[in-house]
Amino acid sequence: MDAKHLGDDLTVVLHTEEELRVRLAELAREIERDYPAEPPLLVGVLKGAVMVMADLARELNFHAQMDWMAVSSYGASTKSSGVVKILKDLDADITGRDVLIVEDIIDSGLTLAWLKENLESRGAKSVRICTMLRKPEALKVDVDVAYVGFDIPVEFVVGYGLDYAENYRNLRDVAILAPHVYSGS
Ligand SMILES: O=P(O)(O)OC[C@H]1O[C@H](OP(=O)(O)OP(=O)(O)O)[C@H](O)[C@@H]1O
Ligand SMILES: Nc1nc2[nH]cnc2c(=O)[nH]1
Repeated sequence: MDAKHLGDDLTVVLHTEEELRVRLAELAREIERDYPAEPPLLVGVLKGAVMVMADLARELNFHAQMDWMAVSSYGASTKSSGVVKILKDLDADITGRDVLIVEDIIDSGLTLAWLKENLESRGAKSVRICTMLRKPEALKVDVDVAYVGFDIPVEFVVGYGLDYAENYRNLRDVAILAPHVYSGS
């Protein structure tokens, strides 16, 4: 779906499909360089990371095994509750493995700080994070992020996997959601 189909639901397109594609290819080259011996297990965080995972995994020139977790701290709100719940756990045993968490966005950092620590505590050899978007001015905790697509302003964004109340995930670009869509929630 293109932004033009969404009428006045969006205010600004922050990153187009093409910009996302080009940046993801750059990140893939960095990741290939950083794992010369053994490819990491890619761990996608449902549901937002589906698009990043699909594009990154296909861009990488090595065997990319994928696994998925679902954690939630937002529910149907635009604010993090700060409480992270595992809704679906990994299928793989990650003991002794290099793990690369693949995410769509880091906002407060609460989800990823918690997840990184959780995966490290399972005995992974290493745990790194790759995120398409990050809001540096919204961070409430320090999160060490190895690969960042774009830093963005503190606005609620949708598209490229990011939703509001489960809508807009299939928008090709990343755009700022007009406040009238969520005001009152
Ligand atoms: O840095 P934080 O403030 O913790 O926010 C980041 C988290 O929020 C989003 O997930 P969400 O809970 O919206 O679930 P979803 O991926 O299913 O949309 C995103 O995918 C991250 O997991
Ligand atoms: N859709 C969406 N989900 C988020 N989760 C954390 N920040 C955001 C955001 O800006 N947009």
